[in-house]
Amino acid sequence: MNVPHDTSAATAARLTVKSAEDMRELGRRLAALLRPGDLVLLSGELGAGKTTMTRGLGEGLGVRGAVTSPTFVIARVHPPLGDGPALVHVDAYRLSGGLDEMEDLDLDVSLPESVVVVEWGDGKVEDLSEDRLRVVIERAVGADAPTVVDGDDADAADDVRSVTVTGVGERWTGVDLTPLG
Ligand SMILES: Nc1ncnc2c1ncn2[C@@H]1O[C@H](COP(=O)(O)OP(=O)(O)OP(=O)(O)O)[C@@H](O)[C@H]1O
Ligand SMILES: [Mg+2]
Repeated sequence: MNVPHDTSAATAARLTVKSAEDMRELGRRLAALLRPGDLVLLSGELGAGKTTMTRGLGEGLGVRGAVTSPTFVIARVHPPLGDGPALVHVDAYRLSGGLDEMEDLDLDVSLPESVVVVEWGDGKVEDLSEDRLRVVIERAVGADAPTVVDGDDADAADDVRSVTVTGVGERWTGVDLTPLG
């Protein structure tokens, strides 16, 4: 990518992800780009694959505990197994009050020393950090979807996701996102 003039320009990558396992692998690759204090916002409809990606991210970071949908808790802290950052996995679906409520959670962890991943965070937790990585997961439909030939391919087409990763803020300026592809 060559965008030398506008240093505030967001860096973006658009990827096609063909299976849940590939989504997990994308999460692992994403982990390699992350450092303490980073905020990742995941958006996409129910069942898009946000938690699946976070699972891979947890594997890539090397944190304790299985990443699951935080259904009964708003946030779950996964401590690091080694020297890396903790993973704080937030499900903001039921978080209505935005940032204040997030701070009220009183997580027993230092956010600047953690990687924070928020599902459904759009419009709620951007203020946590001016710098953020925005990941949008969409089911591939129309022109993006593979042509369906028979039953098996119909299932395969259902599994295809289109993922757009956008780095916002100074932290991500000039960061090469091509290792994700
Ligand atoms: N390409 C794909 N990427 C991710 N998940 C896929 C893909 N293809 C199929 N799946 C399946 O879709 C489901 C995604 O569920 P997941 O819990 O990750 O979604 P989510 O976006 O977190 O949903 P929710 O909004 O309920 O939190 C899983 O059952 C997964 O196996
Ligand atoms: Mg989820």
